[in-house]
Amino acid sequence: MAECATYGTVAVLQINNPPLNVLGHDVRSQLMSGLQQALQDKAVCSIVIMGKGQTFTAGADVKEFGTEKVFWEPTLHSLVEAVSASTKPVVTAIHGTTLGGGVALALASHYRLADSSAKMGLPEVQLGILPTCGVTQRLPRLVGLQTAVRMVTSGQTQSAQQALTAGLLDKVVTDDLLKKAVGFARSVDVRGLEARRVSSWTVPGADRAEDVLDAARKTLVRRSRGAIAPLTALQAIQASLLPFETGMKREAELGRYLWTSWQAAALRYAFFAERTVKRWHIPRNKNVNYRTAEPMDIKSVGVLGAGTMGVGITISLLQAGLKVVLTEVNKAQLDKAVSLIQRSLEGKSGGKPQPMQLRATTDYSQLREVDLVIEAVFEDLALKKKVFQQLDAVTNPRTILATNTSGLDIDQIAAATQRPDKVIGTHFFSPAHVMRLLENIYGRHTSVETIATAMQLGATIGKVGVLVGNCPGFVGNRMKGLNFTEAMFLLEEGAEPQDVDKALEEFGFAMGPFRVSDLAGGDVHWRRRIQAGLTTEHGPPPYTPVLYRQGNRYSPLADMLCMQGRFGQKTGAGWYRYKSGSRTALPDAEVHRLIHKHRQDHGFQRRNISSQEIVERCLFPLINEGFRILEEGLATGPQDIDVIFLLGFGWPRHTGGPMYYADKVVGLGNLLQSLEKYRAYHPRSAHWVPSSLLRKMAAQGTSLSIWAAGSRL
Ligand SMILES: CCCCCCCCCCCCCC(=O)CC(=O)SCCNC(=O)CCNC(=O)[C@H](O)C(C)(C)COP(=O)(O)OP(=O)(O)OC[C@H]1O[C@@H](n2cnc3c(N)ncnc32)[C@H](O)[C@@H]1OP(=O)(O)O
Ligand SMILES: NC(=O)C1=CN([C@@H]2O[C@H](COP(=O)(O)OP(=O)(O)OC[C@H]3O[C@@H](n4cnc5c(N)ncnc54)[C@H](O)[C@@H]3O)[C@@H](O)[C@H]2O)C=CC1
Repeated sequence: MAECATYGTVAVLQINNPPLNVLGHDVRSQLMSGLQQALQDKAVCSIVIMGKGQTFTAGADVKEFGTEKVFWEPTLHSLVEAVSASTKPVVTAIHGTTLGGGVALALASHYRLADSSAKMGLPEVQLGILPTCGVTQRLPRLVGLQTAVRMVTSGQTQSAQQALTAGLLDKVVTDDLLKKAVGFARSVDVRGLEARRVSSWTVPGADRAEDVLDAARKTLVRRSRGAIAPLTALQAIQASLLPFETGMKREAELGRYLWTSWQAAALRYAFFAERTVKRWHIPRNKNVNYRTAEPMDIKSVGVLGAGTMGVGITISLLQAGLKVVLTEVNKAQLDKAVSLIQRSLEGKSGGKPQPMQLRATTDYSQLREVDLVIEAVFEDLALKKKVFQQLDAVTNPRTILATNTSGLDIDQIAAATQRPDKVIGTHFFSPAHVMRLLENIYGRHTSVETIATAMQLGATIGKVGVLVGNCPGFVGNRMKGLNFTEAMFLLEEGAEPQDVDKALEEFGFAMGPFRVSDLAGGDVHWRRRIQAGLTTEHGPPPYTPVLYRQGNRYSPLADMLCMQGRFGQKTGAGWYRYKSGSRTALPDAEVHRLIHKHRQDHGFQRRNISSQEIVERCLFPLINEGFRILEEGLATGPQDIDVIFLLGFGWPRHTGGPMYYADKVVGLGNLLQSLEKYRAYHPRSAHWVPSSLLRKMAAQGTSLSIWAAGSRL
């Protein structure tokens, strides 16, 4: 856990708690007793604290956070204060990714040394808590307010060189950290100790503090969108302008406030959910799971279709060092794609991809030897089936064939091949080289090896793979579609597009549904509705009621905009209008007139709709659908759905995701009551009928977390 050794007059305390040396209770106890021994040992003049293995320490043990263990003495706070109060100089020697409590220990030490592998960061606000243990008070004294604000409120890491420049480190060494740290510790002098205590320093540039804090506050109010931790952290940093002891008291008060907040619990859940989804199984056959599967080794990938998604997918693969054969029917499109890919990679790595890593071709036969193909041609089932037949003929029989369809039937696509066991959906999210989600969809015949390979591929390219079953729209799009449907009903009943967007942006989404639609292009979903027979290019299909299609209430408003060529940003007008070259959404009188006329034509009585109703009506049907998905065994557990929404749809992380939000914030009983209430008002929308799983859980007074604990392997 923590090992103590002496090198002449230097005591070395080494954390040894693989893989990440987190500071659980055992480690803290051993570090504390090592420190006390070193202080008592007359032969010891100085002390080094460092870590064994891949990092100094990734900080506090987050698994302790929901338990009493975090308060067991020595707490992290007591340990940090003991280091700060040490009567012998303490040198922290840092390597690898050093986070949270690791930085707190370093700040309390008298000297900070690192090797070039070191990265230092304060991810606490991402867990909804405050960097405590004096971090918010010592850091500004050491690096100034501006850098402290940036580090604490963003959670971003600093490289060793950046930390050295900022003043966070005293020295960066090239190799043999232990030897260099011991040498350094031998050279330091106990007489200078008082002056090395950061707590005795004042914050540099305190005269400009107000400007810095005001600017930071404005940015954070805009960016944090309802998350309370970043702004609370800013208040704690502001307290560093007070005497140290007063600032520490303020830090503790604010720390307590965040520690007990529901957002901290939600963010902690999100942290572990992203890791839990790796441990997948198929709900209807638990024997098919991450333990029973051996992934294939993937070194080369074919990408078919060099459009928006093909380009992003290729960039992700190349960045991970895989060989890519990019295949496209349209030569001009292929050339454009290659130049986009090169520009994107140049921007990141300062160099073009190696010619052998990217081969661009219009010839399918070049796909003969790749290990896996990802198809990203137009969303058209007939085309996809044809393409899979061709791929089946041209590729090696062991090659896995994956489709990036956003919702078509995997089984029908697989049936076009002689190898349905090797067919899987790998659904990337746009922009594919940025978004961290990979929704992997198994079909009826997909083998366990194919599933394991797709999940492994996600990890290789730095994405979080979530395994789901096959149904129209899969998990993400199936649930998300309901949000837009209800948003349009709200327009019919009295809201304006900007009211709906504002309410959901205040809830925490970066963009409301109408702004998202304008960004993505309204024509994409319009084409899907046409294909699904819900509408035609000229209006409702013959003999179809305007407000009722395929057994459900229907709003034609989006179709009406598309029929006018209003596809969103790309046509300068959609739900909003856009000045040439601008992405700023401006309310548009023409849209308001169109909605107003539609209301009059169909007898809607306009009423004021509260933000609360907007949020509930846009989100609750989607959550209800999540319960249906769990009931149908299409997701391994609620974490999988939450991760899909957190990483694929910009669901506000501080609420934990739709299923967590329903379970822990809204409450299942309240959710059920709301669904029943809206169902009474809107009987023609099937999405208000509560799922039987939700009914059952609400009746039993149980929670999704308990249900999930029982269902997970
Ligand atoms: C009522 C009174 C209230 C009083 C209030 C007083 C408050 C009490 C004070 C408590 C102390 C507070 C101080 C504090 O919180 C300071 C901190 O240190 S907070 C923690 C900061 N650290 C992090 O957030 C680290 C998060 N981890 C990561 O970002 C990545 O794991 C990392 C970049 C380090 C490595 O990434 P990678 O190599 O990709 O590995 P994995 O992410 O897959 O992780 C591997 C494995 O390890 C688990 N794990 C990672 N970090 C932690 C951690 N800090 N604690 C516990 N476990 C961790 C991770 O879950 C993986 O395990 P699996 O089993 O696979 O899930
Ligand atoms: N655009 C998005 O936001 C997302 C799209 N998807 C899905 O990804 C797939 C591709 O979508 P986009 O990239 O947006 O489409 P796109 O229209 O930008 O690109 C499709 C490309 O496929 C090429 N193509 C068509 N037939 C081909 C064939 N037989 N062989 C080789 N190339 C062929 C076209 O020339 C075009 O370049 C679709 O299934 C879509 O539903 C999935 C997630 C998000």
